[in-house]
Amino acid sequence: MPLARLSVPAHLSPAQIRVLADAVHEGLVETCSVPPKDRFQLVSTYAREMMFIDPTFPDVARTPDASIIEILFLEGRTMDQKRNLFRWIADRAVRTGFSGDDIMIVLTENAPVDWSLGRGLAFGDHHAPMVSR
Ligand SMILES: O=C(O)C/C=C/C(=O)C(=O)O
Repeated sequence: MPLARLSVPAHLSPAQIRVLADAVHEGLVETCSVPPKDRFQLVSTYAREMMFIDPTFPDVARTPDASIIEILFLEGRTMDQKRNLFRWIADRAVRTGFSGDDIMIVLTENAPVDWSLGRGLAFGDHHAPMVSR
């Protein structure tokens, strides 16, 4: 946790996928106080014809590299932290060759009680609220 899912077109190279995944994790660490070792990411690659992504909505110009990043994390981040996270990931992706228009990010929040990291134990039973960080 957080759990990040990256849905990317299959033509991206492993190196391109790695820099995107690194950008997502570093962004969470830098802007949202996620512990550095707390990295859980799943990458799915899709054939181009399986990605139904509008090329221009709402006012962007997506290329075939367009990727979608979904992040599930704990509730409690501020609006500014979320804005900073979007900016961090997009800026880092652009510096490594992506177009900022190709980086779509969706955040979903849940509560500590919604996570079990193993052993059948609820993470929420021993977690301090994010708002205090
Ligand atoms: O507080 C921890 O040790 C783990 C933090 C998790 C998150 O920041 C998150 O999932 O959003």
